[in-house]
Amino acid sequence: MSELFEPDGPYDQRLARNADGSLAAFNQAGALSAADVHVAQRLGVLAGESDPAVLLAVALVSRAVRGGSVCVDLAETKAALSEIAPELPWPDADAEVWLARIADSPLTASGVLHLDFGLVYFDRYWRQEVQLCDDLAARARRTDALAGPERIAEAAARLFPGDSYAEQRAAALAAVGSRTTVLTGGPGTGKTTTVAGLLALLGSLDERAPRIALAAPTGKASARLLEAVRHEIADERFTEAERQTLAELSSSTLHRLLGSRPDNSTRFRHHRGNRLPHDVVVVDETSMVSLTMMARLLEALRPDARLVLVGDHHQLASIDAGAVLADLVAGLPDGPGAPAVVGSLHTNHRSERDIIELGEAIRAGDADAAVERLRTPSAELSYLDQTGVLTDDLRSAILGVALTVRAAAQAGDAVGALAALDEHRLLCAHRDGPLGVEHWNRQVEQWIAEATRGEGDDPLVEPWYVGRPVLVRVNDYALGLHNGDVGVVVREADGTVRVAFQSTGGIVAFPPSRLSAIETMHAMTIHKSQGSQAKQVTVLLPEEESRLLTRELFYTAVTRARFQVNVVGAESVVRSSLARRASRASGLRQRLEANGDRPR
Ligand SMILES: Nc1ncnc2c1ncn2[C@@H]1O[C@H](COP(=O)(O)OP(=O)(O)OP(=O)(O)O)[C@@H](O)[C@H]1O
Repeated sequence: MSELFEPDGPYDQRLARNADGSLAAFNQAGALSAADVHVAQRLGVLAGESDPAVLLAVALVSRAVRGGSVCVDLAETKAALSEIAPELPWPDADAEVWLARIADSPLTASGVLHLDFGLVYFDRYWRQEVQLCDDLAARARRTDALAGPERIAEAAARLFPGDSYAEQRAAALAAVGSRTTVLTGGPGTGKTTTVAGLLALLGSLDERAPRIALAAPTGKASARLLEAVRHEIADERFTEAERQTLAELSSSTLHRLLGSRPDNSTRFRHHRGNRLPHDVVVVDETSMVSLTMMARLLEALRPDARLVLVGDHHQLASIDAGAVLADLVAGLPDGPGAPAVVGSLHTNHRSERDIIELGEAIRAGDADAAVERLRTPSAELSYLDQTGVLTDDLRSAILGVALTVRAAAQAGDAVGALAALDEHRLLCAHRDGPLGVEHWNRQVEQWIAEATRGEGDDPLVEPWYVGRPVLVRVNDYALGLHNGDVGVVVREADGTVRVAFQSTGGIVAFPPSRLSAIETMHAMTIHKSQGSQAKQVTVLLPEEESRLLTRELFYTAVTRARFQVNVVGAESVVRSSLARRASRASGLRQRLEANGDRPR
């Protein structure tokens, strides 16, 4: 996070009135928000710390956390900010001396700040990171083999037969031998297939049927995991008994699995004193799981339960702080004694090669290969070398889906309307501005209004027009809706208008007045699209200067497409995105590499 804001004037609410010294200078340069300054000043007063260098460090930790990091690397932050704001008054001391002053501060003595690996933390994330590593290490010490190696190999050879399953077989065998497994791979590399085979393998080795939980950060992703596992077990390599056991599986969001509490969004009914009953827990789309959620999950698991974390670590990280999956993949050591094993899948098993190859070029940061792939005509890819405009074809595709959703919703067909939404997804980087979701939502509503003039339910007049696709923005525990759930306004047989959502148990529908924190979803941000896929995806890349434009953003957008992806953005924007990484400061990787040895 190295971007600055530009104050609108002396009364900009992002400016702290009572700041002085370097805090004021950083605030006025747009490097610190008013909140960062207030946190530093307040903590300084409470702990009796007045050293400006330490208070600046506190404000920079607060700033880093706002940007999704769990701690701050002061030297790196100084280098990044100095490039865009060379005039900032940094403390005279070099990084080592600055860290030593922080180490000697009463803020550190009282446990408000922590210093590890040269990184500065607030207490909360430091504790979570330490706890996560301790829990992983404790689980690794419990290794009781399920069966003899021959029996395991025999069952694995049946469930993952021949050369084409070699990579998945190896990953499944590693998972059988470990309490915690990270299963990572890009789209179509057979992660779900491996999960289905692994669950059958574990079931066939265990005398009693294991209690299995499938979960994902969003309802949509958890439903997709269940559907994919069910689809996979229809294959003939599964025995009837395995099919029956796995057919009874259900899935839920991670929040629901842990038992969400209405009074607290980061504490759950299941914890160290009330563990989850499951023998095996599989979490899909783990790249979206924040450090806090992962720490809560680890403490809620029975120490002998098996945990399988599935995901693609090249995608954008969680909305909340942390980059746990990427840190686990980068930091877990190989070999005996490692707190968890990593199974990496690389082979693509899908026929949509062009999308996969584009994704690989983006992931590798190979701009020439990505541009060449985009410019090579293909049924799977289309490319418009211009920022912020749509061709007539794309406009027709987007409007066509909106009208199909509307027709189904008017007929009271919630299943059909929700399914039609997955035909095409328009993805933007930002919410605001001419390239943002809000602009494109209004634009699509305008197109619908023009195409359906005189046919009732004008989107420009009716807030709850039939066929309006909506996205839930915050968890609503009373209704069982979660941030990221997708719904559509439908007219029911009795003429009432309700908003229908797909839940794991089927369709649920609520009157509009029961819903809060809802936004229209003709277009969606790439961040919000994580964990979902559509048959066709149109990616509207932002301006080159956008602070969100990164390789991870572009990769995540492109890999949301099942069959076709349309990229809209100047070549210079494509190239810039590949040159920039979304980096988050965290000590998890170093902590895992140290494998339990606490630094100081
Ligand atoms: N070893 C294999 N041989 C042949 N086909 C396979 C193999 N593994 C998986 N497949 C098929 O490839 C397709 C993609 O597999 P799968 O859904 O497991 O991948 P995934 O990594 O979970 O993908 P995504 O996360 O994008 O949904 C499926 O149709 C699956 O049946």
